[in-house]
Amino acid sequence: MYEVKTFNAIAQSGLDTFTDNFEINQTDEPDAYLIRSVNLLAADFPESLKIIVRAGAGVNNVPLDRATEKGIAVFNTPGSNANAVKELVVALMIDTARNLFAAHDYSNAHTEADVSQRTEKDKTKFNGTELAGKKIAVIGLGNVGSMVANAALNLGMKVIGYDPYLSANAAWRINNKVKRVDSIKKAVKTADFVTVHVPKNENTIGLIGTKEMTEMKDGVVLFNYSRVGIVDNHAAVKAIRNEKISHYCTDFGEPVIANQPQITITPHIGGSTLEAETNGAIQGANTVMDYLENGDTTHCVNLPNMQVSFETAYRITVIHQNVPNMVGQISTQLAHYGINIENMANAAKKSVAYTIIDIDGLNQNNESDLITALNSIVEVYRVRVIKHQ
Ligand SMILES: NC(=O)C1=CN([C@@H]2O[C@H](COP(=O)(O)OP(=O)(O)OC[C@H]3O[C@@H](n4cnc5c(N)ncnc54)[C@H](O)[C@@H]3O)[C@@H](O)[C@H]2O)C=CC1
Ligand SMILES: O=C(O)CCC(=O)C(=O)O
Repeated sequence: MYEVKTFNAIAQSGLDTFTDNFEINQTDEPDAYLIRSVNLLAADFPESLKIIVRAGAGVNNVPLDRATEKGIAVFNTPGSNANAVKELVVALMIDTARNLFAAHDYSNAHTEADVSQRTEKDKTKFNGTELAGKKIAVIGLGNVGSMVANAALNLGMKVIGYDPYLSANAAWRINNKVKRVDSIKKAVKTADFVTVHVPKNENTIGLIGTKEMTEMKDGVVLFNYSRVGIVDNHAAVKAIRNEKISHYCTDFGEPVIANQPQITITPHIGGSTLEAETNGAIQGANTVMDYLENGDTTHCVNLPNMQVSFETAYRITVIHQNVPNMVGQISTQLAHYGINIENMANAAKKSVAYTIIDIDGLNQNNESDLITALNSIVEVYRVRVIKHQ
């Protein structure tokens, strides 16, 4: 039996996906965390914890290096909420172009009789523009950005994309009418709308600051549906005062941007749809099960991604440093315990590596000694023995 601890609201359909081999929120010694936005950066992790799955995209709330050193695999559920974010960005583009928020406030601020009388006179205050023919710059063309780019094309917009790290898979998803450029400056300089869809990390904090805003067209509408800090909010407030930015929409509130008519703050609801929460929870539950029962690391963000068919009686998985002679040291220990290797796979990602060893026989009396011996190799972070279900 494996134990799963959940944080935040995880859709019931995801919890229902777990088989009888998994218990939810029953102990203080969980094998898995299934989370959304909970901040784990300063959290202590129990020794029992082997996997953290973020139902969603961003993993900036998880201390990846510390998790790796504790032998904890961290995953996300890529794409599970991308359509939800896309639809919100499209909705807000239309809202800003057609002054919908101001129009709604106007109607609510008057009595019904008043509104009927004044409507025809006052409506010119809310004249808008259309999206067709306008230009949008999409910074980051992954799951969300590619969907925003394609949707904008379908609305008749011109789309410029910037993503220097675009994966080949992601590139296939992008309509070939999206014009790709090699700098933020080229992307934003003639755009009416600029939207940012990148992960938050040391390279993307302040990605859109005073310099980038200066390069934008006067009157641009800016979106940050990625994370707080990727757009510099202080710079955005100044750019609004200077009439560089006409409207700024973001999913992440901060005191500096509170209560300003040209700023729309949504309370981190980009991924908050029934469909997205269901997708993320189901994908997350399957990820927990695949890792705990098979050692599968597809979509793992801190370990190399490996998917090896599990056909033997046992599988040993080892998370370790990516240094010479690790496979040699591991094989030596297995030989010492008389274990014959049926299949072995090893891959590395930067400084960490993952080794999967499939074996047919394991003397149960030796199992804990073997784990202790493998764990005593100083470069090893975590050893697991998985019995084929
Ligand atoms: N507001 C919300 O509720 C949500 C927010 N997000 C945020 O949006 C981010 C993106 O989500 P996805 O598209 O699903 O992730 P993704 O991983 O599919 O795509 C991110 C893209 O950003 C690109 N990128 C990385 N650094 C870049 C840089 N310096 N300049 C330009 N491109 C860069 C990558 O190459 C990748 O193609 C997430 O990391 C998360 O922080 C995602 C979903 C919901
Ligand atoms: O769980 C949520 O609603 C947040 C979604 C999000 O920010 C993400 O997937 O990165």
